[in-house]
Order: sequence, then structure tokens, then C-alpha cells
Amino acid sequence: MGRSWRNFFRRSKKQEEVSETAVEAPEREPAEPDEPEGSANGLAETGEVVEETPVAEEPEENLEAPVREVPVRRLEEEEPEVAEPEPDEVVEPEPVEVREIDVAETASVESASEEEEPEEPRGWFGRRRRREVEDEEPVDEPELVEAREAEVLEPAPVEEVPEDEEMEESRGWFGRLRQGLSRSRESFVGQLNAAVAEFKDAEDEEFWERVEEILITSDVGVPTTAKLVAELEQEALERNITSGRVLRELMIEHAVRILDKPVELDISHKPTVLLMVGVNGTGKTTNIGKLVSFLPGKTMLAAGDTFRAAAIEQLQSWGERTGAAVVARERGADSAAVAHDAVEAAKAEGADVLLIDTAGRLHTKMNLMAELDKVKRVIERQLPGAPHEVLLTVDATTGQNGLRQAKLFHEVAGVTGIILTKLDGTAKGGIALAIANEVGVPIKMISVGEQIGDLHPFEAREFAQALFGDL
Ligand SMILES: Nc1nc2c(ncn2[C@@H]2O[C@H](COP(=O)(O)OP(=O)(O)OP(=O)(O)O)[C@@H](O)[C@H]2O)c(=O)[nH]1
Repeated sequence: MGRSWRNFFRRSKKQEEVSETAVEAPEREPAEPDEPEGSANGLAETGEVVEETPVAEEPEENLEAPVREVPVRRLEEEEPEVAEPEPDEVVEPEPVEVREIDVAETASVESASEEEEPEEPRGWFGRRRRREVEDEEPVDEPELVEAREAEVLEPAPVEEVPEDEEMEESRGWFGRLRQGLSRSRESFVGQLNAAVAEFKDAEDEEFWERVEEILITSDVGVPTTAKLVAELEQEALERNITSGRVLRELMIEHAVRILDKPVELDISHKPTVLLMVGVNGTGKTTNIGKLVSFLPGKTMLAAGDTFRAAAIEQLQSWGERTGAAVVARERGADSAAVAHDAVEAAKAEGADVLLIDTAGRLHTKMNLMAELDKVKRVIERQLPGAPHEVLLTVDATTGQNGLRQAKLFHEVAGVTGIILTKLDGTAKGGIALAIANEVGVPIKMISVGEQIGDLHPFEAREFAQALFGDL
């Protein structure tokens, strides 16, 4: 059952022939595990909108910071031939033609897109649905600021991943997944259980209303709840279902339909460039570290989040653990310049995969767009077709706010896959359905803890069963 790392990576024929490297487990013995300085749980447990932290520096200033090499690269003793970026192309900020949009405005942009309704539900549900939408709270501002810095200095301790058969790995993972989703199961699945136990008749309006309420309050969100319940109700009516057991199975099937999207990670290029984006504190750096442990071939990391020195150190620490070379510059350097160095180094060193970290603490949509645009342009110029994937980390504990972040990042950066993190710290597992339905980007990986083995390829059926399994 489930998807393993082995069938998660889409590789070229040549790579498959050559690579018999361990895909299921970290390739090298990890270094001594470090204790994480701050618990993720400080962040995860709040589940609240994070207060905007005062910024120490303007991102624009960072873009103009003089670019210098610093002795943090671990590639070669001798300097690799990394061409300095053209001053006018990389170091200078590009003139931004987009007019200034503040977060409040961004929120209204997003709320406009949220107004795109799914197909109008029919009957009583449609009426109720329209009432709900009218009563809905105004949309919050999207959360672009970072979480508390002090919490994220060190990666999580390393844990061995089972190296055995895929089946065993998959069974082990399913247990972990179920455990990780236990808070979500206990809250909304418990309520759904109680409701389904009373189900007798698909024409019972109160029953559907109850299901709808449970899903909406579990962060599945209004549009996705509307779609799910309307489809379920329709099928239950058509098939004249009167059994709670059959309805449970149907519920899982309909959830799978929403969640099921192509999730393979394309690493068939040489080098493949993966751009990692997301708001700080969502688990971006930690999950880059975990992902490196599973990637076959030679991997390289780029510390493109230059805003905070600790973010660079954190990535270097992951590099040491996994044996991946790290390309970095000093704090405050232009992240596009780091990306430039990294692509050059990856080509020169014959790396198979390059993962580029980015900062996510930009306070306006315009800043975010300008920075990510620039990084992508620099990468594309050096390696046409790259970046090959743009992966966004979304913290599940932030619920609907995470959904808004996903829409915004997709709009500005063309996200190709989502890594949904911290599912273990929340009862908001239903957010996966909202993201899959509303953002239009596949959830490619999920993380249910701080250990390496807590990151796993996403598989719709497995997830739906782990989430609704107690139904
Ligand atoms: N419980 C739990 N914690 C996680 C998970 N993924 C990451 N974390 C923790 O979340 C915290 C923040 O992760 P980071 O990787 O530092 O976040 P970031 O997005 O890179 O943020 P910056 O370092 O500020 O750039 C760390 O303590 C991680 O160990 C998860 O799936 N579950």
C-alpha cells in the first residue's frame, strides 16, 4: 500500500540504469544528531496567525548588498569556476513594473479568487450554502511573515529510516501517518463517526447539514465542503444508500477523488533544479534536509534564504549530515546571486539535483514577486527549463491561512508541488482537501514530525484512509 520514495522520483532512463543507490534510506551515516533548539511545537501548538515580527532590514537593501564569497562553501578546496553574476543582471534589483500592493490589497485579490464558486449545489444544500457564503467572515490578510526565529535554528535529530522491503517501509509509514493524523481524527472524524452512525436516509437534510458543519469547522473550507457534500449526497440519493457503512466508504472515495493528483517529483534533468519556497517557519529548511536524504545521486544545496544567518547555518548543518555540498554566501547577500553560484557549481560538479532554499519573509506581494521572479530568471538563464519544480511548504497548523499562502505563492511563483508539513501538530488535517481542491497544485509530500522518516510522498488513498480510517 502507498507510494514509496522509489516510485516517487521520475528519473531518466539513464539515471535508472546507473542508479542503484539507496533511494529508501539516507545514503550516508548521518552525523551526530543535534537537539533542536526550539520545538516546532511552540509554533505548531499555537495554530494561530503569527504576529508580524518587526523586520531588521529592508529586503530591498539585501538585494543591493555587496556580493562577496564567504568561506562557507564545502565544494572543493580550490574555488570552482563560478562566474560572478553580471552586476546589472543579478546584483541590481530589477525595475519592478508591478505597482505596490500591500497585504490588505493582496487579501482582496485573494478573496476575489475565492469567490469563484464551485458548481452551484442543488436543493436545500444550495440554499444553505449561499447563506453560509453571505455570512462568511472577511478574509484575513495572507500571512507572509516568518514564524518566531528562535525556534528554528537547528534541524531535528536524525533518525534511521527502515531500509527493508517497500512493503515494510509502507506499513511503517502508514502507522506513522495514522499516528500523525491522530489529532485530526480525534476531533472531526470522531464527530463524523457520530453523525454517520445515525445515517439512515439520503434525503435526511439534517444529516447532510451536520456533515457539512463538521467539515467546514475542520478546515476543509466552504467551497471544498460544498463540493464534497453535494457529490456525496447526489450519489447517496441516486443509489438509494441507507447504510452508514456504505456511506463511509463513499466518503473516502470522494475524498480520494479530490486529493488524487500526479505527485511524482521530476528529477530527470541533469542537474535537476528544485526551488523551495514558503513562509519562514513552515518547515522549509528542515524538509529540504529530509528530502536530500532520500534523493538518489549527487545532491547539492543552496542557502538562498540569506535573510537570517541561522537559516544558512541550518542548511549547512543538513549538508554535513547528508554529505550534500552547500553553496552559500554571507547573510544579507542577494539570493539570486546565491542561486547563480549554485547552478554554476551544480553544473561544474556534475550534481544530479540542486535544491535552492529561498526566503519567505517578504512583507508584500510585490516584494515576494520581485524576489522570486529574479531568482527564477537567473536560474533559467543559466539552465534553460530550470527550475524544474517549485516546491512550496505549507504549515498545516495554520489552516485556512496556509491555504491563502498556497494560492498567493502559486500565483507569484508557479508552484508545481506542495509539501504539507506539521500534520502531526494539528486537528486541521482537513486542510489537505481544501488545498488539493482549491489551489490546483498537487500535494507531493507530507510531513508528520521532525524526524527524517516523517517526510513521505503523498498518496491520496492512503491519506484518506489514515484520516477517515476510524469512520
Ligand atoms: N511537529 C513538526 N515539526 C516540524 C515538521 N516539519 C518541520 N518541523 C519543525 O518546524 C520548525 C521550523 O522548521 P524550519 O525548517 O526551520 O522552517 P523554515 O521554513 O525553513 O524557516 P526558517 O528557518 O525561518 O527559514 C523546526 O523546528 C522543524 O523541526 C513537521 O512535520 N512536524
